[in-house]
Amino acid sequence: MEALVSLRATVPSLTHRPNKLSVRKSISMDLPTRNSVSVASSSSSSIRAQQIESKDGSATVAPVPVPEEALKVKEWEVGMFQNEVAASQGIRIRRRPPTGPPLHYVGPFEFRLQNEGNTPRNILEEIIWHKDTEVARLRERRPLLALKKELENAPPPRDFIGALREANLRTGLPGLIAEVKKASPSRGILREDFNPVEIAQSYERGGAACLSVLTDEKFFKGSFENLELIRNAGVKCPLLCKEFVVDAWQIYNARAKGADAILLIAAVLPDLDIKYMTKICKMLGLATLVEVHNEREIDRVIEIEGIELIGINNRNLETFEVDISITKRLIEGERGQRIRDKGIMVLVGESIVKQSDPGKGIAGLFGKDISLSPN
Ligand SMILES: O=C(O)c1ccccc1NCC(=O)[C@H](O)[C@H](O)COP(=O)(O)O
Repeated sequence: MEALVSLRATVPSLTHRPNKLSVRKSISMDLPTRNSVSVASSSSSSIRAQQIESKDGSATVAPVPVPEEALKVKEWEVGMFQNEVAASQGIRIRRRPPTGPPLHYVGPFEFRLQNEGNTPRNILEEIIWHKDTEVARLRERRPLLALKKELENAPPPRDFIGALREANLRTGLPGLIAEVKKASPSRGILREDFNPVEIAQSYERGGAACLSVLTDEKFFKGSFENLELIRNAGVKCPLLCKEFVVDAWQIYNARAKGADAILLIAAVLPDLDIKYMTKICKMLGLATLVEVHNEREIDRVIEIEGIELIGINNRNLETFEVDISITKRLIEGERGQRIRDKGIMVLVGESIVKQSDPGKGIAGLFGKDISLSPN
């Protein structure tokens, strides 16, 4: 049992953090009948090693079955611990509870009752819960080992941070990350005639340093296919994979598809996950953009070793409210100095992607033409 705990506890991002309320409930109501979520093997018991001493005194290791129920309880304990760690860091976004809403039967009908513990509280939480299930499904189809093999054929990573710096030196303006985004939960469809490659090429002509490509299908109508199409079309701007990362598997996947950088959201990921994922990114040659929204998140992220890029999102992802004074507030003073030292860049989506010529939208944004060959 100890071995299982340490395995899950030392690989935090690969596990979920079940919600306290619903898990408490499921321990009393559901545990005895539910299938195990992810720790246990498909059989009704799992295996752990037991040391057996033979007559001649030599020791051998033999497998002994661990009851599935014990594994569920262990998973619950680890989940509780991870929830508490996240909450202690001010993270309000909960992870999807391992069990769905409890089942109730009335005559021949089956009901799942919704309650605070098993219903997402806001859109970001809904996206994250959806990702938890989506990634679990994708991982089953393409396990990490297979994905690692695919990396051998991936196009080489390009210097995302270098491209931002170069653009800044060339224009004297913050490097621009222009977003290739068809839709968003707050705004709905942004562009009906959405051609990701044409938009990317237009941004490149307009002087964008890098591009951010939405890959989430359900909420943003994006895809990894878009990312691959843009990369394979020969667009030189390095590409940020704009995803909702909950699991290190997604980082390998993004790299396999040709991404040069990936987004990590401080409102979702505890410090240890950010640190661990940043290390994986470095190993794979990806840059990490860590997105923050308030002082608490900035203070956490600044202290994490190896963070090179911090993005300030002026949109509250729980309420959708946009308030540009957030950036102003966060880059002021001593705290702001530490961010300014890392260089300033801007990530813009809606206002330029909606223009008939998105590349020309960049000139409008900066009030001057910053394309590589201005006329
Ligand atoms: O934009 C949303 O509705 C949204 C909802 C929930 C999570 C994330 C969301 N947006 C992602 C972004 O943060 C934006 O794509 C990015 O900041 C660019 O914003 P904009 O320039 O306003 O398009």
